[in-house]
Amino acid sequence: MFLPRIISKAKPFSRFKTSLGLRSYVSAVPITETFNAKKNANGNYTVTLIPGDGIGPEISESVKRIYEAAKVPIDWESVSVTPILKKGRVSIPEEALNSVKKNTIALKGPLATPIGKGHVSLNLTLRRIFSLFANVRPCKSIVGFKTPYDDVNTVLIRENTEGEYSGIEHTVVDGVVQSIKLITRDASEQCARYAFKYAQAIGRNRVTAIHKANIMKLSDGLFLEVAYEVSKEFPDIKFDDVLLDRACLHIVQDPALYSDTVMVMPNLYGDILSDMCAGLIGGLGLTPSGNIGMKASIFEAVHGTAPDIAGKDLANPTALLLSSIMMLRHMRLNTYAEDIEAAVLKTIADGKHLTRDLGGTASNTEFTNQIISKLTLI
Ligand SMILES: NC(=O)C1=CN([C@@H]2O[C@H](COP(=O)(O)OP(=O)(O)OC[C@H]3O[C@@H](n4cnc5c(N)ncnc54)[C@H](O)[C@@H]3O)[C@@H](O)[C@H]2O)C=CC1
Ligand SMILES: O=C(O)CCC(=O)C(=O)O
Repeated sequence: MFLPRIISKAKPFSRFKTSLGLRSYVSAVPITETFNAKKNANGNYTVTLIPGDGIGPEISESVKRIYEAAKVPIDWESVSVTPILKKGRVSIPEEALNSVKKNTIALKGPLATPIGKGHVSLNLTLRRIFSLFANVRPCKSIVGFKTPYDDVNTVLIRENTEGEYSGIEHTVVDGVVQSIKLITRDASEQCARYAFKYAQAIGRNRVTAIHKANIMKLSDGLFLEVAYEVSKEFPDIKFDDVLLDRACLHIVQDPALYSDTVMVMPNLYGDILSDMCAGLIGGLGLTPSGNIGMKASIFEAVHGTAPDIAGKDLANPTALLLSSIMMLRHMRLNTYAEDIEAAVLKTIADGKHLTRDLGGTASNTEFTNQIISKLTLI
């Protein structure tokens, strides 16, 4: 049961064609029970915007400008998550939490976490507070943007509330620390079931669990066992499993091997593997994600606060913009999603106004202006 399976030949991914004739880049799809937002009195949706730290405010501003130009029926409710002390613990301001609770949809810039000291990650705190059980991370080569790989089309779903990121750590004795990887049947089951539903919704007929159950026999073993159980509910979808190290090797050797499946895995593996996939298509400036829950969903780029370029107008807003496009599809605002997606993909394919991470010299503002100039709904 734990042995890696032979990987079937990749099939092209063609189900989502936009009205503009381009293949949809981010195939975020609504899974009915996870979308709860209601329209406001203006007939728009109110969406919580967490601009975040570092490059967060700059890229959030780009998204806002593009949305205004595309006339997306969204009213932003901008909130700060500057950490506060609550009962002696660092936490997220009530106003921000109430906004996400009320609106049920949020777009979030990156939040900084001190390394090796200081407060807990507020990114993880948000995922836990709102039980955002699945983190969907698609990664697809952009037509016209040359990298050593031109056929990456991975979809990775990461368990998002526990695993290695449970935050249960302590010092046993001086010089010995313990960090607990918590895996529960409930969280594994919810994540696995979502992965199967997601595969169905995007027209892939394979789900692959990525794990290290040869070593972590109990924790990854439970994750894998539950995934196998859930797979029985989806007889039309093939299920296989691959060891994480083998999957990394396969993906860098031939990413097409994983273009017909939806990968599902414990938290840490998804964090690392999604950065690796991002590297294959041009970097972290390009990869989006959606944190999905039953009562709220929060969309955010895969990348962090990029302190090395913050405040310099150099950030690439594409990852956050594509995350927002996943959000639009989740909200069934597909026409707007298609228009904005086509504009950003064309801007990148044109290659004339690329940001520095993509090898160009354009600022975030110039890149954003180009996207706006390519919108068709204006
Ligand atoms: N979900 C979140 O909010 C995340 C937050 N973080 C936090 O961000 C902080 C910085 O983390 P790092 O390890 O430096 O990772 P990072 O993702 O912020 O940066 C890694 C490299 O990618 C570049 N980069 C990232 N996004 C870019 C963009 N949009 N345009 C152009 N270049 C971009 C950066 O300039 C840097 O060279 C840490 O405090 C970390 O904990 C990290 C990952 C996710
Ligand atoms: O919370 C953080 O600062 C980093 C989190 C992260 O890399 C992730 O889980 O996406």
